[in-house]
Amino acid sequence: MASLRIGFIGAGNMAQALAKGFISSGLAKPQNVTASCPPTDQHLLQQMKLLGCATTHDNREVASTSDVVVVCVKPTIVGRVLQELRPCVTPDRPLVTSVALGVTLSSMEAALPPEARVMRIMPNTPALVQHGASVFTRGTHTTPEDAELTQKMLSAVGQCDEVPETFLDAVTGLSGAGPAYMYLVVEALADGGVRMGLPRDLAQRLAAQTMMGAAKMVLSTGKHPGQLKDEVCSPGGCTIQGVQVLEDAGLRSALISAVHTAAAASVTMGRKQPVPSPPLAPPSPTTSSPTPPTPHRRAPFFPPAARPQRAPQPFAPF
Ligand SMILES: NC(=O)C1=CN([C@@H]2O[C@H](COP(=O)(O)OP(=O)(O)OC[C@H]3O[C@@H](n4cnc5c(N)ncnc54)[C@H](O)[C@@H]3O)[C@@H](O)[C@H]2O)C=CC1
Ligand SMILES: O=C(O)[C@@H]1CCC=N1
Repeated sequence: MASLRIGFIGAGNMAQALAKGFISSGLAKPQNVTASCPPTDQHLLQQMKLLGCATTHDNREVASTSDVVVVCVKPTIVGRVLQELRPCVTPDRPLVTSVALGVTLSSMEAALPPEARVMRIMPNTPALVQHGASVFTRGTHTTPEDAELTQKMLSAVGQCDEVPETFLDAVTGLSGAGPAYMYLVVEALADGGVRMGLPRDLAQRLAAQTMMGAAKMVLSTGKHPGQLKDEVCSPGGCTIQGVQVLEDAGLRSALISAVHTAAAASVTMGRKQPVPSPPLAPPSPTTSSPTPPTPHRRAPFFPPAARPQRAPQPFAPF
């Protein structure tokens, strides 16, 4: 497995988290990892170089030298990047995976040659410390070996589940975005400790370890979180008073709404594909009147037949 050649298109936060996680878990050797991004983001490639990875500004070079490509660019440019990779992708190799929120398998497959092997992944940044939470969905032409490989790669950096594609937006709103919600909680708990006179460093470590310990209790004991909460709330004690404050503030409802809103955003953001500019329409030969130039009209990036079949807004707006 360490001989696996992994290529990252994009070298930002998610690419770096996965690259560091893959290397530190032993899944990949640094010299077998390549990353590309535009020259304007050279500083990101420097980070990849520090890991020992090869770097380039040529996305096609990444595709040509990798067994698995991980597309780690913003959803709006995935289509353009896949068009660029198209000449380097065959049914044999590479396996093309994308972590982009909301970008469907059907749109990826439509941008690549027929029978290209495609996977859609939703990881999260704690993959960097091998505590990621990832899911993946296989495309039409993937093999059982591709699914096994994807499972192995993502399991090397945390937990991984294969899910139907219809789950992907919800997963994005929950575990894709979730670390940010948890950092808010850790920061605020630490603020509470500081408010009560604790040194910042101690307060932050107590808050983070408490979050990690509580998460491990849920995963290891298999108990319902409500039961675990009850075990902390001594009758008439202080915890239930703190819990009441959080209930009054609507903590649960706020978290449910956060997942809902982020999942809905994943649907809309991922389906918005930018479009290449077609050439301006030639002037009509029948007229010489000084009419204004034809507006610069944009054509859909994907052919209509390749558009996702699903309604773009399965989530009720607030
Ligand atoms: N940041 C996160 O926690 C997560 C991000 N994702 C997904 O990962 C993708 C990337 O997100 P981030 O890493 O946060 O963004 P980022 O802004 O940190 O990185 C984007 C990268 O794309 C590169 N890029 C831009 N145009 C390019 C091109 N034409 N060719 C090659 N590279 C190009 C940029 O130079 C940069 O390295 C997004 O689609 C996002 O939905 C998914 C799960 C979690
Ligand atoms: O905020 C974002 O768009 C990305 C996707 C999930 C986490 N970060």
